[in-house]
Amino acid sequence: MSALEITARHRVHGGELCYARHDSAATGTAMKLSVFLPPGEGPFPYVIWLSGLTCTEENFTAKAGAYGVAARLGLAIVAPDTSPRGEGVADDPAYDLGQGAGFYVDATQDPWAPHFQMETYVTRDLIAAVEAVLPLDGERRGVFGHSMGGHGALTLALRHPQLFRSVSAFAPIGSPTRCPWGEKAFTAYLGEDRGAWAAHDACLLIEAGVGEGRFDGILVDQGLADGFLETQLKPELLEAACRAAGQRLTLNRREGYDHSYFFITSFMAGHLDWHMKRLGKSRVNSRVPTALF
Ligand SMILES: N[C@@H](CCC(=O)N[C@@H](CSC=O)C(=O)NCC(=O)O)C(=O)O
Repeated sequence: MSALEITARHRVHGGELCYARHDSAATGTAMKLSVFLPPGEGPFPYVIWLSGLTCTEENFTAKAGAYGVAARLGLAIVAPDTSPRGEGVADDPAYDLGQGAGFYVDATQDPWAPHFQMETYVTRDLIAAVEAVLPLDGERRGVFGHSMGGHGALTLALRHPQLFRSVSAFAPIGSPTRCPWGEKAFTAYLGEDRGAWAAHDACLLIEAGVGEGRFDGILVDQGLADGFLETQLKPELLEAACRAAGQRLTLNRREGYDHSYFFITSFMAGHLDWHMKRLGKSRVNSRVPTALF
């Protein structure tokens, strides 16, 4: 694994947005990511954002509109790419498999297994790389994401509760074993045996009591005009699993909102606030001029 190399820096809302790359031992490839650091000295509490299908590390930076609020809260945000990429890395012509669609699992099947190790990448290599060189507080780390990345946030938080103190999701694939996107990806990455899938399904993990009592609630926002709502996302399954297991869930159904980043940016402030409340005392950053908001 190589040290993080900052490839570009941009001043934004008084803080700094960095684009970066590093070599990951898990994926065996170079991986790209973005990091927002709020103004001040750090070490900062931070959240890892996991993007959805077709995304790179840039969708969040360009469309989420998160940095003004994050600067004010003193919260850093790390947003990695959604898969390994490049020549020699397996791919598929469909948008929902292969490069851009890593699903945050460690593939066991060929041709994916050599590079598609996104669970280990996020939970080991990404965290180690950013915390080695940036002023990020490893004791105050949360995770959130969108759609495929919402599935990633929920399952990685449930499977690695020692790593994450807070978790939230926008329009997550709550039960990938029961929707076409998940069934296709899990068949390819994990094989035909559905027994191996359950450990990567947030609903089934919650029903099995995994992560019980470890999180001060889960926050989910879901648009009701989302074209994927009934076929892929099925928040009612997550709601039922949480109810059955006694897991606290705040599920906000948002009338008229679709699956896009217009929906995400509309409710981003609430999610950042949710994380900040759980990651440490919200220190309103007086060095950020309020005129910026
Ligand atoms: N291209 C596909 C759908 C792709 C899509 O909607 N991707 C979403 C995430 S979906 C679940 O993981 C996304 O975030 N796209 C990037 C963006 O910037 O909007 C189709 O059109 O059907």
